[in-house]
Amino acid sequence: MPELVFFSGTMDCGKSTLALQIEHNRSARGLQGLIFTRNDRAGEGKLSSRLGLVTDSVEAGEGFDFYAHVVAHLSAGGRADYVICDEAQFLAPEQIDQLARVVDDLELDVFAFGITTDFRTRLFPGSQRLVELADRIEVLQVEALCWCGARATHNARTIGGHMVVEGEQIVVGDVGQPETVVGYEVLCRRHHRRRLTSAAARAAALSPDVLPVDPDA
Ligand SMILES: Nc1ncnc2c1ncn2[C@@H]1O[C@H](COP(=O)(O)OP(=O)(O)O)[C@@H](O)[C@H]1O
Ligand SMILES: Cc1cn([C@H]2C[C@H](O)[C@@H](COP(=O)(O)O)O2)c(=O)[nH]c1=O
Repeated sequence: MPELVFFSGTMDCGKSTLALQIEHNRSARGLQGLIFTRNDRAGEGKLSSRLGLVTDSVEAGEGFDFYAHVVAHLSAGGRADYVICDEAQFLAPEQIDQLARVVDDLELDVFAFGITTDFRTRLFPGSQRLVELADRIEVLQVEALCWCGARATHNARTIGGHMVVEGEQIVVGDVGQPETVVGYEVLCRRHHRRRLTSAAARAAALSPDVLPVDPDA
């Protein structure tokens, strides 16, 4: 039975790598997939992972109709055994409905990958619709970690190194780049709530206010 599967997690937890592995394993067995992304950091029409792997993909921009695209591809004599879609959080809810229709009416497996919540801890519309429609939701096994060692469950946005909780929902960017204007860092919920990024925690640890007081000094 074909399925709509949502592989979800924080940034930097290995979603794109898994997408590329699924593609590799299936194409190695002679199957042919259709690969889609939107706003990948590597640029338009690319699906890339931080491990350095990258493959070509179809850019599914605003207004792109997944169902019509797959039908047109098949009608033109093309083959499609499965569909992969990365950065699915950026899709509109109706595009997720189209992916569900690809599963139900065209009987193809659809593997969608994306972050669940934005930097404000709110669901992306595309992720919300995937949670509503997916046959299965898979949380990735390699857990991303907060600076404190706990499992990272949330995404923080930094501007000039400082965590922010207001702004545009979509700003393409990366983790591990605190010096850039807009960066991201994955945190556990406790530290996201306290707005405590690794840099803020380091600064607090160095601050004289929190150093233990020596009564004899
Ligand atoms: N230099 C490295 N050596 C080993 N693993 C790495 C390295 N850099 C990144 N990774 C792995 O890649 C993961 C990020 O993969 P990626 O597919 O780009 O994530 P996502 O798509 O979820 O943002 C990291 O969580 C880490 O496990
Ligand atoms: C939290 C958050 C992230 N984004 C962007 C930043 C990246 O370009 C992608 C996530 O990519 P990844 O492969 O999962 O690392 O999403 C955003 O636009 N808004 C946000 O709130």
